[in-house]
Amino acid sequence: AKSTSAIPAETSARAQTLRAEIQEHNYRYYALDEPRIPDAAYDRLMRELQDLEAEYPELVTPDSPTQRVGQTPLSAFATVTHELPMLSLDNAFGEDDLIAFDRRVRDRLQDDATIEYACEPKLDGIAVSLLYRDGLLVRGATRGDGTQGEDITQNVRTIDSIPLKLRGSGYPRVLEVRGEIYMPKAGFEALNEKAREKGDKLFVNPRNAAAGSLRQLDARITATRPLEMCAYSVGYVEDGEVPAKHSETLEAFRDWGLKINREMRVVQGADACIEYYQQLGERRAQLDYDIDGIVFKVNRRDLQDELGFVARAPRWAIAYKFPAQEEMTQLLDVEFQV
Ligand SMILES: CC(C)(C)c1nc(N2CCN(c3ncccn3)CC2)c2cc(C(N)=O)c(N)nc2n1
Repeated sequence: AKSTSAIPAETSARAQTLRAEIQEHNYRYYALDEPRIPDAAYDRLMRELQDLEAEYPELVTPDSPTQRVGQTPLSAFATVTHELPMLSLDNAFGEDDLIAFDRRVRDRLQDDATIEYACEPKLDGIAVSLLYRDGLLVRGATRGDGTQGEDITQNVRTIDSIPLKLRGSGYPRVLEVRGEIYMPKAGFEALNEKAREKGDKLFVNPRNAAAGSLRQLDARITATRPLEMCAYSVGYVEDGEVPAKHSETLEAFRDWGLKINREMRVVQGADACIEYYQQLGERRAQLDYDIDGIVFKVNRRDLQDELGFVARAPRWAIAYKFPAQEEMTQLLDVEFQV
């Protein structure tokens, strides 16, 4: 192969500019939900970079947007041991459980002051861990049993809303981002329409479709599936800081190019949590993705640390699920599908 010195300086500079421009467009499109250029212009940038890298393979970098789809299927997934266990969530089954949760939090903190909560829709997908070293995505893993999961790095790299390189600066040298990979409703319908036409098996719901897409040993199949990821928590951190509040950490994630859910709100006290639950419950059918409830989290991380967790379920967070009417409908759909 030609030595790197054989690459004209302006070619190497052009490739670097293209990578930065494409990353910025991804940030606007996925993290800010506001694309700035039409798809055709975006595709032209990608094609120019692909042509440059085809002519000068030494130009390829691991974070290049052309390096998203692994060409070699795996024979099996390796096992990953999470640096910090991925916790589970207690459930609330009614407003009283939410009031009781808030009461327990305040009693345990021995402080009757109103607690600030972060409220997030509980996306109905697959929990994953993304590990970034010096801003580069080096590992993706499923939650698994909370202690160990499967290494699905090749598959998560195919998901456009997951940055291969964090944007900007100020992020810790080692940063673990936890989030939920899900399939939006429209993508799920389109996937099942294609499956019907090809006489393939149908997926029962978007969560199963996302799980099946992540379980592919051949990342080229995963790359064809309409998957997205929303970050929902920080995990292991080394050499750096994340903000003192959970909501501010999610905003930092957005600045670093990660997608967070736009419905996330910060509220004061249990009654405001119930209002949030009710208003989102009314809009559930209109959301672009399936949710099975709301996750309420004590927003200050120093209070989270003080509250800790019991048997891996944090004392500082609770999931409040909606009635399961949706699942039953889907089950009936499949059973009476002709
Ligand atoms: C950081 C904590 C532990 C509070 C936390 N844990 C979550 N989960 C744990 C249980 N999980 C789980 N998964 C499979 C089996 C058992 N538990 C699935 C993720 C969260 C899931 C979502 C979501 N889905 O949108 C979310 N917005 N925030 C979360 N926050």
